[in-house]
Amino acid sequence: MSIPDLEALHALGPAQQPTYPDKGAVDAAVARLRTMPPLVFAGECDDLTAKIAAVTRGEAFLLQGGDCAETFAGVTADNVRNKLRVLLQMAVVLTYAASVPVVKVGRLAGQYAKPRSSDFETRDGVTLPAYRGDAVNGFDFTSEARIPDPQRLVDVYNSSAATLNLVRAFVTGGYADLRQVHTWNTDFVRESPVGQQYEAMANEIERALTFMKAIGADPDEFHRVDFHSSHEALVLEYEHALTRIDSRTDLPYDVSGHFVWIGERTRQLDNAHVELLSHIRNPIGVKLGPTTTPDDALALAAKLNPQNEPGRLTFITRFGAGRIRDGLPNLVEKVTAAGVEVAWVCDPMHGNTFEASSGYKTRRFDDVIDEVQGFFDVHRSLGTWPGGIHVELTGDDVTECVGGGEELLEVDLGHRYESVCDPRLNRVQSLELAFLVAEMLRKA
Ligand SMILES: O=C[C@H](O)[C@H](O)COP(=O)(O)O
Ligand SMILES: C=C(OP(=O)(O)O)C(=O)O
Ligand SMILES: [Mn+2]
Repeated sequence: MSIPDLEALHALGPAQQPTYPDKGAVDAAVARLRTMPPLVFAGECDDLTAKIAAVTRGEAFLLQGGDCAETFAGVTADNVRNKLRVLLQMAVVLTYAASVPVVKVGRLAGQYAKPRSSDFETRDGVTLPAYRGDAVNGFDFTSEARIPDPQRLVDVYNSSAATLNLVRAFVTGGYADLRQVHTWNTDFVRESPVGQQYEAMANEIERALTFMKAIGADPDEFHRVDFHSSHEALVLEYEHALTRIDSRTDLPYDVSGHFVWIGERTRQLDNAHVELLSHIRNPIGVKLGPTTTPDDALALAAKLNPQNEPGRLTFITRFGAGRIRDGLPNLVEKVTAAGVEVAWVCDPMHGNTFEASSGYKTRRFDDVIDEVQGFFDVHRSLGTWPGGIHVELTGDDVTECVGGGEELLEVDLGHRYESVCDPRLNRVQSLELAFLVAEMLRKA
């Protein structure tokens, strides 16, 4: 299998691409990226495919989470550690409380490019190009900052490399050791009811580990975890420059991340994103919104996974709490009836965004839970496996989504709203979600 030309992809008229003012600068950035070493190895991508195949078979659960949009300024040790920590805590809750293996995938080390509903943003009568993520332009509301700069693609590479380096050190160097289950529950979260619920569970895990050690299990078994990176494959220059032929298999892999997905706004069947991802061998996802027909989903599966290999393709549904119970059954039923091998994952964020009266984009914690519950209900009624959740979250104590045990209100949003795109669950809300999903999984 070959890699399609970048020019040929652009000729398809891809949606949501930056309009760069300087073609020479784009060529220089792409040429630089083509010389850079891979961020991930093809064999690691294959390992993740095998894990997602277990999700497809109903034997494992996918936890995929992280920022809506990473930022270059956010590449700090604290920020990366906090995100990893909340994901590890969520994974341990899901694994222990539901007795199911959890496949851990971060929305990190590459999640820098954003599709937007509008090409422009207006503030106080001034209209400028929309912010499209640090991969493309700057968040500052000035005309200079909003000009797309291809040098940023090289910065994406470097920031992703730094993030991944730290994540790899954390997950192999002892931080993710299951015996650290208490240590992850530090500071403010310990004081919250969900922190105490976690603490009680951590005590049980500790006892179980002591028991296993006593009967001769090797403690090094608990030392490291598998953790994978993922992002939306959006800017074609970047993803194309990092698509390489694997020397083992002679097949193309996008080595910018282990798992890449196609967004709701770029999943047109005959367009560039589907074309490029149809050629790579990574495990991939496609976001499916409420307008997706069964024929759309079947055509995407035929194009993206013609051999119908389990683990290759994940459908990430994002219908909204109000639409999932009516909309999802027909899709799952027809795709299942056609014998398509796919992991079904629920993104309970993107169908539930609204603007608060203060102007902040937000989501209600209850809507998030309601959509996940609807997802479980639909799959239970059809006898299919609710394979995972895909969430926007952060390890910090932000105030971006309303509700949850802390009962955050719309008036609280301004207190600590740090997302440069969509509102994320904070650490307490993320842990609460994990306990509620564990309960749903137990019943499933
Ligand atoms: O993260 C997803 C999209 O980029 C985001 O939801 C679009 O937001 P917008 O409607 O503010 O452009
Ligand atoms: C852009 C995103 O989602 P969607 O494509 O589902 O709107 C996202 O995951 O941030
Ligand atoms: Mn988002």
